[in-house]
Amino acid sequence: MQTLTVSLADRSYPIHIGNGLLSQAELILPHLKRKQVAIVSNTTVAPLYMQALAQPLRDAGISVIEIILPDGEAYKNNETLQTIYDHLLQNRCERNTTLIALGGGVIGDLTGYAAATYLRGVPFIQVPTTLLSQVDSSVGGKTGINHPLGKNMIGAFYQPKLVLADIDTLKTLPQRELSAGVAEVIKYGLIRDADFFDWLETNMSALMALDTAVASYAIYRSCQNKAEVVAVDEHEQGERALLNLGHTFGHAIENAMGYGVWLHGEAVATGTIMAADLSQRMGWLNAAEVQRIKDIMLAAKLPIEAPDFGAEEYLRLMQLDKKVSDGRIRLILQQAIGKAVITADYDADKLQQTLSLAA
Ligand SMILES: NC(=O)c1ccc[n+]([C@@H]2O[C@H](COP(=O)([O-])OP(=O)(O)OC[C@H]3O[C@@H](n4cnc5c(N)ncnc54)[C@H](O)[C@@H]3O)[C@@H](O)[C@H]2O)c1
Ligand SMILES: O=C(O)C(=O)C[C@@H](O)[C@H](O)[C@H](O)COP(=O)(O)O
Ligand SMILES: [Zn+2]
Repeated sequence: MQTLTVSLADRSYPIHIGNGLLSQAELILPHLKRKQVAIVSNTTVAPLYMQALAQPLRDAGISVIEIILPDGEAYKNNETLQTIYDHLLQNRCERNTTLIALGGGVIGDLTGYAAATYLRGVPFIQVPTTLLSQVDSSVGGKTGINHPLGKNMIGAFYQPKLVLADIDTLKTLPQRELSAGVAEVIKYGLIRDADFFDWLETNMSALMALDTAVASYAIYRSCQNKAEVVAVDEHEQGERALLNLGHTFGHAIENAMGYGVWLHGEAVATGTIMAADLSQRMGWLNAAEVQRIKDIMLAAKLPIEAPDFGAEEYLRLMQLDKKVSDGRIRLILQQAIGKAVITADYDADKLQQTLSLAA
């Protein structure tokens, strides 16, 4: 097992990465304030992993409530959140009851937001079971739900007490979901870690085959990058916005297509290509660099062609991004592979060309 720390003063917490961690109750017990937990999962993940997590906790004398939600991005909403609150209230969960998110980013974001708001805040633990959630969503404390008008529009920054990433759970993950996770892995290379990008180019087929050493390293290095960014800018006042590479475009795609039609990682991959396209139009990336970005996405079996629903519709949806400031869309663009910036200083006509999917 390898351990990283997200350094946030008295809210610092460990990220444990390794094999067979799910059943190691001793990793969880020190973080519990009370002998009661509520594990939140979904109808896909619970049959696979609920008992592996819950039974050792029960054996250690912990009372475990199981909350099983419907599966899918379409359920990352207010109604599902109410279902979590209903279960917590019906089971008389208290301030010191710990919520445990067992699943991918949807379960993690929902559970984290429920934890941030139930009784004005209860502890929570992330047990991510997708590649995407192990490398990104379980770390850093962004929690929330979608609104019909925009992605993740309601939420809170609320840090977990612990992240437990059991690599073995990835063995049951469908390939499409694995690819979606790789999109966020590639992101770290593009925004701040050129050596990691080079390494990913070399090791992509091994990562896609879930070679243990390669997957462990990719998850560790991704979490290391994210932990460093979050430690210096927890509330996204500056550098943290770089983690949003491809997301202003990507969230527009997710919303326009209907939540869940495009996976988040797929939309991020295509959004990253759109950001690269605009960066090239701005003269910041050259054609060879853009080609490298396209090639690595293709090697990860990710889409790179944006859906064409018109530049005006893209712009309308992108106006609802959380980075919008004084009505101006701020974008994450590339100055090189390994160097991204947040900027409102792009040419509006060139953005229009990118959104029109012009050659
Ligand atoms: N909070 C953050 O910082 C952050 C970061 C990135 C993404 N997100 C959010 O995360 C969500 C995407 O997360 P995701 O890609 O994990 O999607 P997801 O949570 O929908 O999980 C993907 C699918 O895989 C299934 N699954 C999960 N673990 C499995 C396993 N081990 N074996 C088999 N099936 C499994 C799920 O039930 C689901 O059907 C989006 O809502 C996105 O906005 C949040
Ligand atoms: O942790 C962050 O910061 C991120 O931006 C990570 C993203 O991968 C993630 O999709 C996040 O939920 C997007 O944040 P949002 O603020 O644009 O909703
Ligand atoms: Zn993301």
